[in-house]
Amino acid sequence: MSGKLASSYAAWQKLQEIYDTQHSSLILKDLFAQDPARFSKFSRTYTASTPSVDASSPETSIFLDFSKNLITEPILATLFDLVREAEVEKHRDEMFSGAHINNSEDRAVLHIALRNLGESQFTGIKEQGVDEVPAVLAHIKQFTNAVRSGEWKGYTGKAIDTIVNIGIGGSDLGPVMVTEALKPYAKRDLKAHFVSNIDGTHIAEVTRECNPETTLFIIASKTFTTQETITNAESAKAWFLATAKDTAHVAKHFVALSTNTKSVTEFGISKENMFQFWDWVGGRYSVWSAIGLSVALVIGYENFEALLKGAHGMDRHFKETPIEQNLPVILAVLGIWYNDFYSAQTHALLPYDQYLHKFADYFQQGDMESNGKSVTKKGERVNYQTGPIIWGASGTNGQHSFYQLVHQGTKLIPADFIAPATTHNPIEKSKHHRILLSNYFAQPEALAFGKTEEEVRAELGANAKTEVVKSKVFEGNRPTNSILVPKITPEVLGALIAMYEHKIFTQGAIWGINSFDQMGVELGKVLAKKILAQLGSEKDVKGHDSSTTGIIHQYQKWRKE
Ligand SMILES: O=P(O)(O)OC[C@H]1O[C@H](O)[C@H](O)[C@@H](O)[C@@H]1O
Repeated sequence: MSGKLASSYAAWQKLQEIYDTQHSSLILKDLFAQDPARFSKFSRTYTASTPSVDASSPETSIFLDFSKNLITEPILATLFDLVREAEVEKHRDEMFSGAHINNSEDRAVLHIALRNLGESQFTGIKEQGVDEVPAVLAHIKQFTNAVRSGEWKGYTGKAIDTIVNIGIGGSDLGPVMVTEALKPYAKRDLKAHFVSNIDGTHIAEVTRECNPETTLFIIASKTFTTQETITNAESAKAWFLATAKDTAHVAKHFVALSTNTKSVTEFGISKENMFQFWDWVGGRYSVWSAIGLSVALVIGYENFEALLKGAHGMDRHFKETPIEQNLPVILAVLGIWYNDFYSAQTHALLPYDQYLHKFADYFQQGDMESNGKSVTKKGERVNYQTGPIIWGASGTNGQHSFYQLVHQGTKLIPADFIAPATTHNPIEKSKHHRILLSNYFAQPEALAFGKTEEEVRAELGANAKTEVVKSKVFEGNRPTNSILVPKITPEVLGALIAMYEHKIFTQGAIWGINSFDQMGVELGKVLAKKILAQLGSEKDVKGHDSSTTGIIHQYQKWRKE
């Protein structure tokens, strides 16, 4: 455990000095003009050695162009010095070796072991459960094939045509994002729903579209104690039994994904219908585990395995590639440059691919729950910024909504533009895709180089009013990364997700924080339990501030039940 303050590193202090003395002269327009080789200096390609299962696009590659960042070679070199000084490679190797790097919970962090299919690389890991991974994958494969082929029957002998994943946080966002992203590989006659919110509206609306005879409920909860998930699961069971009557039929329609065998069996799901995982899989890193069952059901086991293999390729890249060539490390240090020296508060993820429309939502949890911490691993309050606010939407929708602020607002918003070269839907001879990609190329260009007052005047003519001219000026110099992949295949998606996971890891290691616990979600949960017990009558509402008491009283006046 290091847990050192990042600000104590010499490289950090040097970066501060560089920022203070140089930032006003770091102008992208000039940097590009001064160096014709800038693009080749500041771009990298990752390519996996094994071909994709999708024969139409066998290459698993990620191209990263980071030349439109406010950096020079010496700045990048100093950022890499910071990586060395913070001993990121040592921390990374500790993670891969199964050390308990999640120190507050005394746990290993081994989601990387879930995607290391059959290779010997991590066999030294002694952590309990790692050797059980192949058996769980075999269970997923056998179950997935049985349901998709129609061999698995519901209680009236009909095949399953609808699955409902009930889970929240990591037990929802990963399955939702990945099934959406890989929809082209989906079995279209198997409908998939995802219920997460405790709001009864969510389960009510979904069950309205389901037939109890042909619906399979997947109760996804690492702990199997999460209030939302257990309440929704109980309501789903009640809905099912209202028609099926006999509790013996539950076995055909409910399975569980969990680490908690005792609570699963108490709920009424037998051990054979439980898919195990382990406490060394963090919720936001669990789509690779049994939590991915809904993904495997939708896209088939072969494609699920391809997703895992794609992620494993990126794990090896992260583990084996020198930091100067290491994509997750490069993304991490660029993020730190803006977050900690330019005082950028947010980071936008902007996929130009409709299938990736949940990508930013997914990494809101992935990044913000991992690095939204303000004490180091040693318990010391940090004196710098840690995890950024992650947000975003798919292009081009965002352009017609929030890009105004990104282009001309007062805030610096570093952004990643992500796109596939080839679409799954080349309708109208790929006309749509060419238009989409022209926007993907144009936006970073506009953000970087802007439009000067002279250019606007030349366009509008000498009589243009000053205020109109000023309103049309784009200052530019807004940094972006452009990430291009051949196509969103299962392997490419696996590699993309793992790339961001390791970016988050690298940043957490530099900031000296524990990226693998989530204590910040607990307080609200505890207070909600206390309040739930007081909602019955006005006189029970005790022990709160006047605002909380007042709003509860107002609710009690208005409610009709
Ligand atoms: O899978 P579960 O145990 O039900 O947990 C679901 C989610 O809830 C928690 O509050 C955590 O913040 C998340 O990291 C987790 O993914």
